[in-house]
Amino acid sequence: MEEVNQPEAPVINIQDLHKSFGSLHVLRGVDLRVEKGENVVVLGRSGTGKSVLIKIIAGLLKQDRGDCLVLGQEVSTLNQKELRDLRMKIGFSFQNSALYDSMTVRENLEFPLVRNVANLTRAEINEQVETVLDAVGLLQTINQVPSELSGGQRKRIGIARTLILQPEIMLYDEPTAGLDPITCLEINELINEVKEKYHTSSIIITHDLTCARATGDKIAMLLDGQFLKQGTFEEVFNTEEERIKSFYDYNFIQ
Ligand SMILES: Nc1ncnc2c1ncn2[C@@H]1O[C@H](COP(=O)(O)OP(=O)(O)OP(=O)(O)O)[C@@H](O)[C@H]1O
Repeated sequence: MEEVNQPEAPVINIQDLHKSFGSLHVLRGVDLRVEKGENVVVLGRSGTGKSVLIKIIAGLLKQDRGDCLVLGQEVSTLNQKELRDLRMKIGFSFQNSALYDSMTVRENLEFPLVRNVANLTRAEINEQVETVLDAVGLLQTINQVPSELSGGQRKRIGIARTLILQPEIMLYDEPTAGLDPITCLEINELINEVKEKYHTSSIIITHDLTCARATGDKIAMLLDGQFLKQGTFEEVFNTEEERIKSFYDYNFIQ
């Protein structure tokens, strides 16, 4: 029989998504596809609904209308157990990496493993902690506590802590916020390395156009509750659309 190459289903497939809070219509028909192994950057001004979108993807909020399929499942219809299982496949990298200050880097990384994966031996835990720390280039910090690390290092450890559960999807919320320009470039590189090494599909929320250009296979520009334009960085910004031009002009790019 002739073999037919089926196109792979998108990892995230959002169609005509709407969400209001009272009279505030935040998401007004959002469409977004994230393909396997793709980094999608969501750009948009403050308050445009980027976090609301991420929360719907993670099942923390429910849409009023439209579809939000993650790994083939409509998130809004999942029960608590199904949601927990789905969230195990999603790594969240939030703005404040929220490491435990009283724990060493090793203990911070062991924590999600011990809590979520049953019957690991001490040797397996050590191996997984060391592998993921090596992947973010910080094996030497294993016995340090977060207060001894720089902001960029803490961000990397936060990403390592997420990677240790081997997520299929990574959600990065403002990964370069509050970091100096050189450290931002290092975090951009790390996001790309994570994609290569862990074969993750990612959504990266940012205002940082340097980050968007460096990490985004696809850029989606959220304006007035909809994605005004999606495409490569050049496709999105090579435009006469005033709202996109002014976003570009007001955001510093290196
Ligand atoms: N649970 C909620 N209840 C009521 N309003 C909400 C809720 N969550 C978000 N909003 C409103 O929705 C709008 C979009 O918020 P959101 O946090 O998604 O913005 P954002 O694009 O992530 O902004 P920023 O870049 O500043 O983080 C805001 O006006 C916010 O006040």
